[in-house]
Amino acid sequence: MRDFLRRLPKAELHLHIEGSLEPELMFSLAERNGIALPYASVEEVRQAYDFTDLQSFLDLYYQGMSVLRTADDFHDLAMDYFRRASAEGVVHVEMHFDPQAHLARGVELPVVMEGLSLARRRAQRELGMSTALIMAFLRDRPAEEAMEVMERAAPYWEMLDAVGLDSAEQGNPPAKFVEVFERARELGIPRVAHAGEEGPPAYIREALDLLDVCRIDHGVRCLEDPALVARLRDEGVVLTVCPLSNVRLRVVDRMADHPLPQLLEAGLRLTLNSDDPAYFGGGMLANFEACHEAFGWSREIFIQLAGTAIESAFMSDERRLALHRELARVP
Ligand code: HPA
Ligand SMILES: [Zn+2]
Repeated sequence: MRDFLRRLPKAELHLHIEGSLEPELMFSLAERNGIALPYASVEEVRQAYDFTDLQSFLDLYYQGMSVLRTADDFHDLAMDYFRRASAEGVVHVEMHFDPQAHLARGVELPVVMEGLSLARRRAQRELGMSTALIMAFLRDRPAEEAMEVMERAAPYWEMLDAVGLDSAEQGNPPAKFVEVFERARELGIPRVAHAGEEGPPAYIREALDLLDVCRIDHGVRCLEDPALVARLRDEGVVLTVCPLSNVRLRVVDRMADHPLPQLLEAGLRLTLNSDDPAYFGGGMLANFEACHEAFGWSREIFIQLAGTAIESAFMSDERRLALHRELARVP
């Protein structure tokens, strides 16, 4: 099964590129930039990754990314991930990035965009991997700041496949970001949002009704609201589910308790994703394998999930067709 899951052409729709920063690269970038880390070794970093909830993770996530300073750093970060993902049979990656987290440290948008753009071109050329870019707003920061970033990103609007909404969910409902998402809609930029990870089902409804999103990131708490589940099914809304993330952030206690089987049973359109692979114990393949181990899913189910990801990805019709063909022929 492991070999089959590796061969499966996988599209990843929910990845935070800053969350792909492995401790080894964190140390080498810290050294290159003369930055002191509060850890003595790579092992010590990994030991610190013992999270109790989303906030306890976010604290280390924002601290970890402090080593990213130059365009080269962002390029190396993304290429490092694209190479690992490609070796796991990932053929398409949609990466969220958090401009506000970098601006707050004095790292300007052109630096981030230059590094990520270069890495995307190399991924296409050297790995045959397609990629998409999702500019995320930090929901625990003021909405006015998100709007400022939206406008500052004007030179890059053409390069954005979508805008997203991430960071601390509780107490920061989608309603807070109506104006900035409306601005994105005016500009013709698609929208996605994290909702129903730690936050209530009402946040999923708000993301659909007020932000007009085309996908929900996480969304697992929809099960608490049967009418919402029926709506998600009827409207064919895609959820980008991140099983190992949910275990590590204690959204669920263990993989065996993960609601993926119920979500599937309810007829929802689901995809599997890694979220922050360096922090949550593995990339796409590890997430697929964890589902196989916990739920004993057949090849057909994995083919269905991989197909949903290809259907709902931001990619050209030509690329979509090619990947659907590849999926139909997987040995
Ligand atoms: O899993 C996540 N949830 C919310 N915000 C995030 N930012 C990075 N990862 C996450
Ligand atoms: Zn996420």
